[in-house]
Amino acid sequence: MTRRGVSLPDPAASARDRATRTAELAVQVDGLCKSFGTNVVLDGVDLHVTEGQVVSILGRSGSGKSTLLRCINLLEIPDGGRVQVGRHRAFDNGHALRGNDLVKLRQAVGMVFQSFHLFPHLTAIENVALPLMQLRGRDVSKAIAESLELLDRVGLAEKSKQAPHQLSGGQQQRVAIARALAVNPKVLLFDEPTSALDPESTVDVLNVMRNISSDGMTMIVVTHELSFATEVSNRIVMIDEGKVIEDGSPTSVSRSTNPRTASFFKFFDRGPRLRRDDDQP
Ligand SMILES: Nc1ncnc2c1ncn2[C@@H]1O[C@H](COP(=O)(O)OP(=O)(O)OP(=O)(O)O)[C@@H](O)[C@H]1O
Repeated sequence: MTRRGVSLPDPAASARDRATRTAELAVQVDGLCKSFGTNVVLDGVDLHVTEGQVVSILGRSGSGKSTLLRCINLLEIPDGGRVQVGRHRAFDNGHALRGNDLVKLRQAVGMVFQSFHLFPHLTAIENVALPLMQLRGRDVSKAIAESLELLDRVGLAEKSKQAPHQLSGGQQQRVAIARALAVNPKVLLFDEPTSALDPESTVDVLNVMRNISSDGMTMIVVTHELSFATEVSNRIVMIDEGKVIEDGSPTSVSRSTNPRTASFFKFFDRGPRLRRDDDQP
C-alpha cells in the first residue's frame, strides 16, 4: 500500500502536555444512560475529557459508541445522567438544552460523520463558508477567505471549487472536517470517519486528524482504526454492552488482560500506519 501523508510532529506528546498543564474539563459525562425500547445501550457511562485530549472510543459493533457521541451533542436525548461540554450543561437532571442554548451547544461540539454529509449542490468552499456565515456572522468575502484557509489546513485549497461528486471520499471527508472546524468548536466528535474510505484515503484523513490534534483540539473519536487509537490518541476508552470496560493509555489498554479487550485487539488489524517524522520517504 502506498503510504502517502504529511510528515508531522508527535501530537500525542504535545496534546498530553497541554492537557496536563490546563487540566480543564472539556467534556464531562456522568452516569449516562440510554435505551431504545428494551435495548439498554448505555448503562451508566462516565467519561471526563480534558482540553486537548484525543480519546478513541473502541468497542464491538452495537456496543453503544455512536450513541455515546450522539448523546454528547444531543442528537440523541439521554434517559439519565449528566452531560456537560465546557460551560454548556447539555443534559442535567432530566433536562436537555433546547432552542438557542442547543444551537450554542452544537457550535461548541463539531461532528464529523462516516458519510460526510456535505451539501451536494454546494462547492467545497461553499460547504465550509456556510456555517461561517450562518453561525459566526461572517460576510461573504470574509467567509470565503477563512474557508480557503481551512481547506488549506486539510490539504484541499486547490479543490475549493469542486462539487462533492467531483471529490474522492477521502477528499469529501477532509472538506467535512474543514466545515466542522469552521464554527470554532471546543470539541470535535468523529463517528467512524474513515469507515467508508479506501486505505490510502484513510491515511490522508487520519493525518489531517493528527494535525488537528497537534493544534490542541479536543477530540473524541469512534474508530476501528487501531493505528489511530494507539499512535495518535492519548487515551482509549472501550465500551462493551453499554459500559466502559477500559479507560487508559493506549499502551495499557492494548496490553489489557481483560479477555474481551484482548480478543478485540486480536481481532482487529492494526490498519494503515500513519506517517511520522522519522519515516523514510
Ligand atoms: N435511533 C435508534 N433507534 C433504535 N435503536 C438504535 C438507535 N440507534 C442505535 N440503536 C441501537 O443501539 C445499539 C447501539 O448502537 P450504536 O450505533 O451506538 O453502536 P456502535 O457501537 O456505534 O456500533 P457500530 O460500531 O456498528 O457503529 C444497537 O443495538 C443499535 O441497533
